Amino acid sequence: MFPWPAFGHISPFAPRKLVSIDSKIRVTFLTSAGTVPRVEAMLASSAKVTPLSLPHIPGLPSCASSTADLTADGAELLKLAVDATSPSVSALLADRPHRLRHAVGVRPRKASRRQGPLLRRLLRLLLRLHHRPLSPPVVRPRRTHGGPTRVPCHVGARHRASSPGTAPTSTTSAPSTGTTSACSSPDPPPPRHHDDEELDDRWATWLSAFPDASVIFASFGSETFLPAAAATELLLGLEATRSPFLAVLNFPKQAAMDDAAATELEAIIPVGLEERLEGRGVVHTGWVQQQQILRHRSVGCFVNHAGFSSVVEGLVAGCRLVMLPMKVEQHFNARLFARELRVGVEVARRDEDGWFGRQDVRDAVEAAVASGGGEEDDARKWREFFTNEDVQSKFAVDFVRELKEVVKGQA
Ligand SMILES: O=c1ccn([C@@H]2O[C@H](COP(=O)(O)OP(=O)(O)O[C@H]3O[C@H](CO)[C@@H](O)[C@H](O)[C@H]3O)[C@@H](O)[C@H]2O)c(=O)[nH]1
Repeated sequence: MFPWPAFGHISPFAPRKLVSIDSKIRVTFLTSAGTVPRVEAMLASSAKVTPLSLPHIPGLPSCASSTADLTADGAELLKLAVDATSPSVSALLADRPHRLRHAVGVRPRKASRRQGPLLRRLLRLLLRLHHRPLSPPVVRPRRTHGGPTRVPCHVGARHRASSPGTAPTSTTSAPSTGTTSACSSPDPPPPRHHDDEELDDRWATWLSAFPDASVIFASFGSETFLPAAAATELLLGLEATRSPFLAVLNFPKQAAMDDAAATELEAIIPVGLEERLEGRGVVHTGWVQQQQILRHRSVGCFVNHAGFSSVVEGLVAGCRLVMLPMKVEQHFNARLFARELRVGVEVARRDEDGWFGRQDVRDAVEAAVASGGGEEDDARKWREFFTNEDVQSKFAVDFVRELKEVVKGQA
């Protein structure tokens, strides 16, 4: 497995699911050297973590190992560095009997009769949004590591025929491009267990002071940073809802800028806001336990950037979703979940320049909180789909079987 070095991309990988299916499966997880301790902690021994040294790229800070360390421009340089690891990755793969690489792909025909219609609908919508044909049922990975093509799959395998242009020998219906993709599934948060990490006292105490489903939680993932003016409009919009809120706003971390976040936060908080809120709203910078917060009984609405994991986590936790996409496929995700699947509301933006104001944020939150009837039914249906253990384990079992077919085809 070789995900793009952004924690929002790394965290959905599910080696645990795979190794639990077949004890003979060994997962090697490639990641930039600087992320190894955090990745090892996340994977909890389900995979062997292999560090990759990022080659020097002019302009890329030497301490940068993931997008969390960088601005958007820096992340572009990180793509060059990840692409330049190609010789090291080739050397690692040369040691392996079979060449399997991570990619993303979809196999709509693999769904069971019961899950088929739902899954097919989701896949069709995603493919349509990406202007890709449904047949052959394969989405090819992008050449660079600029993030995966947006499909609802976080684990996959690509088989490359041994000589370029040779058709793969896999028994699966591979297209003439020489690429075979297998689909696992999204990796939604597991049901809550009694030994799950507890929410920090600080947030548990603050949240517990409010009635059920009354708090708005706003958070924008691991690598999406709102420009100052947008952050200010967001905060004023949240204030205008008159609901309690916890807003997490982060800033790109750069070498020698560690103290800057607090200063940046001060600059975007409108004058007088904190006094007006009197404790009803909190603005925080830094990592929080998103899943635990979403599951807290007092959190009812989740304003997010339409990062795929965030949307699924919010949906599974039963929160009303308000999406404020900022970049790349977040715009597709927001349209898919808000307009097509009707499980959330996207903040309206001005046509000419994409600007949104405080009233747009307020209106979207109010619309999401007020939604009910058919929209609530749709949300419930998708929640059931994402949390159905039979569906999830079938994805993983099928995925492993397809990997084996690819390997057999190569032998
Ligand atoms: O303070 C935080 C911030 C994030 N998270 C977790 O981090 C993950 C974030 O994932 P996601 O919502 O997918 O956001 P990003 O990390 O920002 O997502 C990147 O990766 C996604 C694909 O996984 C894309 O959809 C986005 O465009 C891209 O920015 C989720 O599991 C969150 O629970 C926390 O636990 N605490």
